Amino acid sequence: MKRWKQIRGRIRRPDPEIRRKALRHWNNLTKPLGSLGRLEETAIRLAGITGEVVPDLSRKAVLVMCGDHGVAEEGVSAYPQEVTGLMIDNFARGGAAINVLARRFGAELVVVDVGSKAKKLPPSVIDRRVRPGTANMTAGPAMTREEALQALDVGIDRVEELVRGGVRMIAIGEMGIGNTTAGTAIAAVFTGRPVEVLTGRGTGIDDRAVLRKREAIRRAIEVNRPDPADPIGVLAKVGGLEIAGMAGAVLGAAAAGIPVVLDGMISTAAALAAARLLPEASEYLFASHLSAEPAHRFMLEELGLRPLIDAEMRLGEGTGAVLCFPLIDGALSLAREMATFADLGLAGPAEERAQHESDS
Ligand SMILES: Cc1cc2ncn([C@H]3O[C@H](COP(=O)(O)O)[C@@H](O)[C@H]3O)c2cc1C
Ligand SMILES: O=C(O)c1cccnc1
Repeated sequence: MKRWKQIRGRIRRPDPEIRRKALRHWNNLTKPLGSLGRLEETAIRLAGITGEVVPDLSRKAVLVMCGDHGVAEEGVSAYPQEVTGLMIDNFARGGAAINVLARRFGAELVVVDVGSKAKKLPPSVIDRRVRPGTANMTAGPAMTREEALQALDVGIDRVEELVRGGVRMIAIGEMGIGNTTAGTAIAAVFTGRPVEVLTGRGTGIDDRAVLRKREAIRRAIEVNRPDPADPIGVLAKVGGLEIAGMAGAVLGAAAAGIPVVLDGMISTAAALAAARLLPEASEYLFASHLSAEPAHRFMLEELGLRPLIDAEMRLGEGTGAVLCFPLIDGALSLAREMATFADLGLAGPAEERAQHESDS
């Protein structure tokens, strides 16, 4: 049986009773009701997922999936395709943005090559190359269905391994020149929004390149006719190897019962494909930041997610996700360490309301 189908029956629903307990706990802390905004919502959702009112999520990892894109030959990126391989070396040397943030915020960094064209990989990078880059999706499918399934398995395997090693929360990120074109095509298929509205500047392309990029996305959709009801078909036709790998990571995390923090537009495209495949997985998703890529907000809306920050970032690699780790840690520390109204000898809002309800 296909790995993702085996996962289907294993995804637990978050525990509504623990969520209620967590909400009651937050309402009793010494602050105005709801005043910590989305930090409260995040912590309460994490309680439901982990089954603990205040979980310990100190063991974290960021999974960076890499792959090359045949569509890069359409002139849709501001950088040449070789940059994917150069950045893989950079990850191994510790000099990329994600290395810095992972070190700073205590996340284990795992780099997996799902299909770059790099000639030689550094030993610290996990080699799970399904094929050396996708085919140009404007002329036919980016990859076969079988290859998309293999890439999905790469993500599932990797998360299983991390969870076995004690990791309790993951972030997902990517590296692959041309992948904002693939991500935007996925967004167009799943949201039904026009390509003009969704297409952004990726690494920083000029107006003429934006026109080429829109045209490439339109052609890819016209030639391949991806069916939104068939998410694996969508990943194969207009996706990417690292995107399918991230979709697999989402499924693996949901199966293992651990939260997944999304990064920007590309990782959210992967998560949307995963959620269309197994809707139960969406309960495990957390948005970190709002990317400058226009397609991002529409996909977050589809997933019913609201990001913690809007810093106009457009980098990828998992940087926005890891940047939100300290916010999540902060929320959990508040839940763990703040005094309650009862500690001060006062009836808190929760008690007052309970009192009110029993009076009426
Ligand atoms: C040096 C460099 C480092 C990066 N790190 C992430 N990206 C990001 O940019 C790429 C997507 O943009 P586009 O679709 O325009 O090619 C992806 O590799 C993404 O992770 C990078 C891009 C570059 C150039
Ligand atoms: O939002 C993203 O994921 C993104 C945007 C630009 C470049 N790379 C990634």
